[in-house]
Amino acid sequence: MGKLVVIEGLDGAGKRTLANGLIAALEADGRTVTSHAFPRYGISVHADLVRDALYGNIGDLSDSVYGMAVLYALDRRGAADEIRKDLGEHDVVLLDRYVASSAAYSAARLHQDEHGEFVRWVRELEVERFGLPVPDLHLLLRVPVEVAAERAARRERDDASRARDIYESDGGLQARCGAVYDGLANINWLAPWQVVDGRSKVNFHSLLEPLFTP
Ligand SMILES: Nc1ncnc2c1ncn2[C@@H]1O[C@H](COP(=O)(O)OP(=O)(O)OP(=O)(O)O)[C@@H](O)[C@H]1O
Ligand SMILES: Cc1cn([C@H]2C[C@H](O)[C@@H](COP(=O)(O)O)O2)c(=O)[nH]c1=O
Repeated sequence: MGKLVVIEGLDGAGKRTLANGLIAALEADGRTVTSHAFPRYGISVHADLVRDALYGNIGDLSDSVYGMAVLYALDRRGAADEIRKDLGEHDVVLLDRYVASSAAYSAARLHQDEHGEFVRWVRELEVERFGLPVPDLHLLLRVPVEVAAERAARRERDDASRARDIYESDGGLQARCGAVYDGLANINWLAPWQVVDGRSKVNFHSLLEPLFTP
């Protein structure tokens, strides 16, 4: 059975870059790996509705924290069978964002913390009710909010199709979200968390080795 590894962090933290580095290192070490990024834009109708809402194209939908969280959750529910199949066929299934993204962003939007009502609710919905696979490890790619914002802005300049959405444009939300992520990591919410300093050089080869050491 493969290991389910989730990368979490703020918008622009460098999650996709970390995922690419980890995939290359795992493959160089002879391990098989497959990956998914949530929301699954272009694959899931729920993810595409999320994107429309994040750019203000579905009226007041984005105002509803729970409404948005249900869309993110339905996207993941639609991927659950594929993730289970992938875990049977690969050493590592790497996810760029998962249930903890909903926990962190939605709790931050509601000015709650890792012990709040929303974090309890999203676990009940996605893990207990929908039966989503539980991660073996979360990697929290931690960077200061200003660094994440600068990277997101640079990416927006480099790629016109990556204009910042309403969450990415809200500095207060990103700051609160970073605090909720720290809290989730502190209590090892749902599964173990490992914090990765996104400003330092990452040793991709050693990061996941503990998962394979008996
Ligand atoms: N360690 C790093 N040092 C400097 N720049 C970086 C680093 N990691 C990523 N970047 C740059 O920051 C920008 C954002 O990176 P990336 O797309 O990997 O972030 P992300 O966390 O996946 O973003 P999002 O969640 O918003 O999609 C890119 O321009 C990328 O090249
Ligand atoms: C999966 C997921 C994401 N979010 C938030 C995080 C981002 O601000 C946006 C879009 O994600 P992307 O990585 O920038 O494409 O949505 C969330 O609140 N809940 C989730 O489950």
